[in-house]
Amino acid sequence: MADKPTKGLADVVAASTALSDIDGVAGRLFYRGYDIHDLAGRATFEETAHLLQHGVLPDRRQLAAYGAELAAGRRLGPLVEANIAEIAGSQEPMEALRTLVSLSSADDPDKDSNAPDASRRKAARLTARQPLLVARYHAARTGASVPEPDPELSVAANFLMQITGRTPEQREIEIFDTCLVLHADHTMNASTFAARVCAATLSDMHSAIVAAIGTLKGPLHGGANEQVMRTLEAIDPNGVARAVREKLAAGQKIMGFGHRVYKTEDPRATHLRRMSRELGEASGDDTYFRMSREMEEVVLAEKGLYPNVDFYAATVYHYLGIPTDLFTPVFSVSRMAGWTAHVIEQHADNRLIRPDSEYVGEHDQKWVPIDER
Ligand SMILES: CC(=O)SCCNC(=O)CCNC(=O)[C@H](O)C(C)(C)COP(=O)(O)OP(=O)(O)OC[C@H]1O[C@@H](n2cnc3c(N)ncnc32)[C@H](O)[C@@H]1OP(=O)(O)O
Ligand SMILES: O=C([O-])CC(=O)C(=O)O
Repeated sequence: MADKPTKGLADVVAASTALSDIDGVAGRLFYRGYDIHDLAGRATFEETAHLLQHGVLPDRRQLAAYGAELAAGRRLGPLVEANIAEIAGSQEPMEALRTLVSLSSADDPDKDSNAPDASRRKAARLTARQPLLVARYHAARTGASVPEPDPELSVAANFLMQITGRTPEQREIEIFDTCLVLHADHTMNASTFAARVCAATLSDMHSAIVAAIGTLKGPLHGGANEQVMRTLEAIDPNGVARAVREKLAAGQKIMGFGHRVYKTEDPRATHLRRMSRELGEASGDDTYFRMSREMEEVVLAEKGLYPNVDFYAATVYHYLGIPTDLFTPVFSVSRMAGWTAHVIEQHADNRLIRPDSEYVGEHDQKWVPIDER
C-alpha cells in the first residue's frame, strides 16, 4: 500500500544535484556554490553556462574556447531551415520551439551518444542555437530579414541585435546578459524535473530538452512572464490596486507572484526590479514599472506573496523591445544552460525516475460485455 502523496511533490527531494541550491527562507540562490548576487552583473551568460555545463568558472583560455564553440553552433540545420517558415506561420512561439528543437537533433553528429563529451558538445550547440531559433522564428513570421550572428558578439548582444533589428546599446546588452544569468538554473523546477525524468530513461539530450520546453511553456512556470505583461497592459494605470483586489476577490492568481520554494523575496527579483526601474526611467515612460511596484505592494499586503523571477523580467524585456509573446522563449534561451547541465548530471549517476502513486479509483469491478453496458 503506497503512502499518501504529497500534492505537487512539495518538499519532496527528487534528485541530488551539484548545480544549484536555494535557501527559500533566507531568499538565497547559488550556482555551483556561487551566490547569485556575486554572479549577477559580473559573470557573463557564457561564463555562467560554462560553470553549469563544465563545472568551473572558465579562465580566459577556456572562455575563448567555449565562445568559439558557441559561435560555431550558431547555425540552423537543413531540416530546421526547410521547415521554419511553415512552423512560424502555424505555431505559437513555445510550440514552435518545441518542434524546432526536436527537428534540430536530426543533424546533430552526437545525437546517438549520451557520453559526457558528446553531451557537453550537444549542450553547447543547443545553448548556441536556442537564441537563433527564437530570432529566426520571429523573422519568419514577420517577414523581416535577420542579421547574421556576429561571432565576435556575445549571446546577449547577438540576440538583442537580431530581435530588435538595431545595434543595442552597451547598457542594454549588460542588462539582458544579467537576465540570462539570473534565469540559467533553479534546482528542481518543473521543466528541469521533466528533463531529468526523460534523461533518466537513458533517452537523449534533445528529447529531454523538448520535454523541458513543453513544461516551461505553462503559465504556472515560465509562461508567467508573458502573462505578467498582458496583465499590466489590461489594467488602467490609475486603477492598479482596485484591479488587483478584484482579481484576488474573484479567486484569480496574480501572475508573477508566489513561489514553491521562496518564502521571501526571490533574490533574482531584486536585480530584475532594479533593472526594470533603470530601463523604465531611461525610456522616458516608466508607467509599467510604477504599476508593477504598486501591484507588488498590494499583493504583499493582501496575500503576503512576493514577486518571483517572472514578474520584473516582463517589464525588463518589454523595455528592451522584445515582443511580449517571446518572453517565455527568452527564458528558454537562458534555461538551456541549466537544463543541459542537468541532463549531463543525470546521465552521470543515473537511476530510472519512477515514483509511486496512490490509487483512488474503484475496486472489484465486474466485467460487463459491451452490449450489456
Ligand atoms: C519561473 C517560475 O516558474 S516562477 C513561478 C511562475 N508562476 C507564476 O507566477 C504563477 C502564479 N503563481 C502561482 O501559481 C503559484 O504561486 C506557484 C505555481 C508559483 C507556486 O505554487 P504552489 O507552491 O503550488 O502554491 P499554490 O498554488 O498551492 O498556492 C498556495 C496558496 O497561495 C495562493 N497563491 C499562490 N500564488 C498566488 C498568486 N500568484 N496570486 C494569488 N494567490 C496565489 C493560492 O491561491 C493558494 O491559496 P489557498 O491556500 O487559499 O488555496
Ligand atoms: O523553481 C521553480 O519552481 C520555478 C522557478 O523559479 C524557476 O524555474 O526559475
